[in-house]
Amino acid sequence: MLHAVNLTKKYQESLALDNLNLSIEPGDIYCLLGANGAGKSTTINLFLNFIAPTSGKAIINQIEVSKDPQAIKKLIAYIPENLVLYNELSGLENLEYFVGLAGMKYHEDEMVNFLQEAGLQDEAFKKRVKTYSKGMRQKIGVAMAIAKKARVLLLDEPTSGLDPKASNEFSELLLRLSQQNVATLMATHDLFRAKETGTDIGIMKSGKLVEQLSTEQINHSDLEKLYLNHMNS
Ligand SMILES: Nc1ncnc2c1ncn2[C@@H]1O[C@H](COP(=O)(O)OP(=O)(O)OP(=O)(O)O)[C@@H](O)[C@H]1O
Repeated sequence: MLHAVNLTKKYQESLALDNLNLSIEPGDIYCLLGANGAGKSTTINLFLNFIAPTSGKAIINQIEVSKDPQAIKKLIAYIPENLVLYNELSGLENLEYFVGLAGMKYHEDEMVNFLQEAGLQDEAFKKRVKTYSKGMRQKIGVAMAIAKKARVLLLDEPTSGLDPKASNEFSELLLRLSQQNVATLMATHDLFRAKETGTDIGIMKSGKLVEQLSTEQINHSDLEKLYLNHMNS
């Protein structure tokens, strides 16, 4: 569903992403780990077509993203670390607005269903988003993905700053979407969640993917050791 083929991004002197090759299939939750500046956001931004590759290809559903951005937009949902929402509007109104921007229209009861599926408490639907916690805001992002029927989820540190309960709820939502065959690529610093929720882990260092493994292959403490070995080498 998602393929990086020799994907490379250079900025003047610096190589932000160096010849990345990876494949993510429907139902996979692929977690990218790595220190600050390792190239995780660059990878996500290339799949989002926010930036253009210097060389190589980012491919989603067999379409090269830079060649047909409109087709790609329909397939993907993106949840960044801090979702941009209209604070004066309610969760329901934000969902209606952003789903409308994506060219879709639903009845209010359908949108209520999406918010419920995303785990937002009923009493919050009509409250202004400025009263929401970060976890509640992220659920609006998940509701958007559900409403869009996105087949690909691109997440850049979506659980950073969430408390463990909110982070756990977010993981459960990802697992549910994975069961519906959504392919997920997530940049994260949370090794614990990556092991718990991910199907696959890629460790990046200085723009290179230095390790790829299935989460079934490794326990928490060995993952931490492996990660630290790469960071210290
Ligand atoms: N617009 C830009 N201009 C110049 N260099 C950039 C630009 N964007 C990113 N870089 C560089 O590319 C490299 C990779 O950055 P990237 O943001 O992908 O890292 P990251 O793994 O997401 O880090 P973090 O965990 O801090 O989010 C870094 O060295 C960064 O300074």
